[in-house]
Amino acid sequence: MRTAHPVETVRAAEAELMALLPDGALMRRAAAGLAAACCSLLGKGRVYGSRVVLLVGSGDNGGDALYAGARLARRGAGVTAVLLGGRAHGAGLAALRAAGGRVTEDPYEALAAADLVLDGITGIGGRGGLRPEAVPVARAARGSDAVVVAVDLPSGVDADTGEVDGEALRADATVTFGAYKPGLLVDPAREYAGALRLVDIGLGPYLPAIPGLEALQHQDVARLLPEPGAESDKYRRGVVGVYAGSDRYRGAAVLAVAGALRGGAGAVRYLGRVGDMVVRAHPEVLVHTGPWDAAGRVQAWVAGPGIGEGSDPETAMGHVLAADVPVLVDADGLRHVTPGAVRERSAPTLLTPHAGEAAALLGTDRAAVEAGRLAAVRALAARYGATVLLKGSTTLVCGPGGTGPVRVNPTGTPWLATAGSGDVLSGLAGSLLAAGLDPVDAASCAAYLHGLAARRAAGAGGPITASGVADALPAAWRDIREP
Ligand SMILES: NC(=O)C1=CN([C@@H]2O[C@H](COP(=O)(O)OP(=O)(O)OC[C@H]3O[C@@H](n4cnc5c(N)ncnc54)[C@H](O)[C@@H]3O)[C@@H](O)[C@H]2O)[C@@H](O)CC1
Ligand SMILES: [K+]
Repeated sequence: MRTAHPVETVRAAEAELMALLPDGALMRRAAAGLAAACCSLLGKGRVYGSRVVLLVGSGDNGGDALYAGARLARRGAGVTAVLLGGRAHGAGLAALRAAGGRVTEDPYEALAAADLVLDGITGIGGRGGLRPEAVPVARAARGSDAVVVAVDLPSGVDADTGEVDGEALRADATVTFGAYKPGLLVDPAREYAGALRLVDIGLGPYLPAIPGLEALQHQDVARLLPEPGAESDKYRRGVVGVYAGSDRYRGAAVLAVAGALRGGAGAVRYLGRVGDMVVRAHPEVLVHTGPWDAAGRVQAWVAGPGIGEGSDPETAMGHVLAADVPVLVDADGLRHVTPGAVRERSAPTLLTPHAGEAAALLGTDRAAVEAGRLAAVRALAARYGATVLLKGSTTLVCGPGGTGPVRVNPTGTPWLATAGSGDVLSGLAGSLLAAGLDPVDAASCAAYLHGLAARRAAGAGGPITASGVADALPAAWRDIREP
């Protein structure tokens, strides 16, 4: 599991550790790791003679850049510092000068010839976007041919929320110290960070067991996915009920069922208006056409994709929400849930909105949700007392209440922004719920598998369809099981 901790927690851990170490030891550890990462980015044998530019702000983030610059200068790099704050870390500047580095008044000349730029303008102490005087220099760095390496965080992004309020410096790689910060894993800031590297400065024992953010990795998902045993039959493996589709949106039902069939439940029961079409596409589905109370037992419901509006869907959603089993509500179904109705349920509820649907549930606009995804997923989970999966470029999952760690999905791909892919995801997550996973695990494993399947379907990169994603799910599942 990859974890991230908020700034306050990182600072507290640093303070505990720093009290046990000689002055400056932590910064030297950070700078050593940073310089080593720069050497590997420049390539073997290419440090000597390379041209490195340091963008140095007024705090310790600039200090890290200066000390790392000193190390690179000692290995034969030509290192030039651009001082952007009113002051610079004194000991770091002295170390750079002693190693043969220099300070320039002409950042543009230095940047035009740079092979590598170290962005040490702001780290966890930064507030808001880049200040106006730093903006043209940051743009020149980005516009140069140099590799841009962010020190701890890309300057201008919010470490805790992933928000970018104004301009930030987009990096090719970010070398972060002690712990990942939430903003490095959540969009929009994540996009500015490039490839991530974590330098261990010994903070581990001083960080709390429960992080602010966590990202599953292959082995975590492999451990959580259901595995049929010798004694399993379809009922023990779980039956998932799917209520989806309408005369207008028939494909949503087919796609949600396609996801559900590949999620590990033993059987899929379909209720809705387009049973004929569903059974033609998926003959293995149990289609129910009678009244709701005769639908038979299910271990979880997926409700909402393509059901449309009106009194029929409203009544049906009432039946679903009254069931004493976990319920996943997606898409049109989300129009029929109220915080009160969800909170009254006896079994868990999982809501899976995209940003637009989340905005409608929160009474805000889509742009506000996109800009503050972490805050939005927590607010929804708190308001509804439900687990919430917020779809998007980085899909987030938050458990009921909104206070626990948020799971961030690391496997997404922009190709997934295609019609119907959300229906496949909801079927898949519902199937995992029916198989017995708790809602946070079901949602985050589904997002993980779905992202992997999309990457597989896209191959070297190319348009994919929602059906293609569903078809690639068994292979993604195997990739996780047999890495
Ligand atoms: N605390 C520690 O033990 C360690 C800290 N380290 C480094 O120290 C950093 C934190 O240092 P600081 O707390 O000094 O904070 P930063 O260096 O991140 O930034 C604070 C400084 O930047 C200025 N500033 C704030 N917002 C700005 C903006 N938008 N544009 C321009 N300037 C802005 C502030 O006036 C302040 O002088 C970490 O990110 C990391 O790089 C590492 O050396 C590891 C050890
Ligand atoms: K930085």
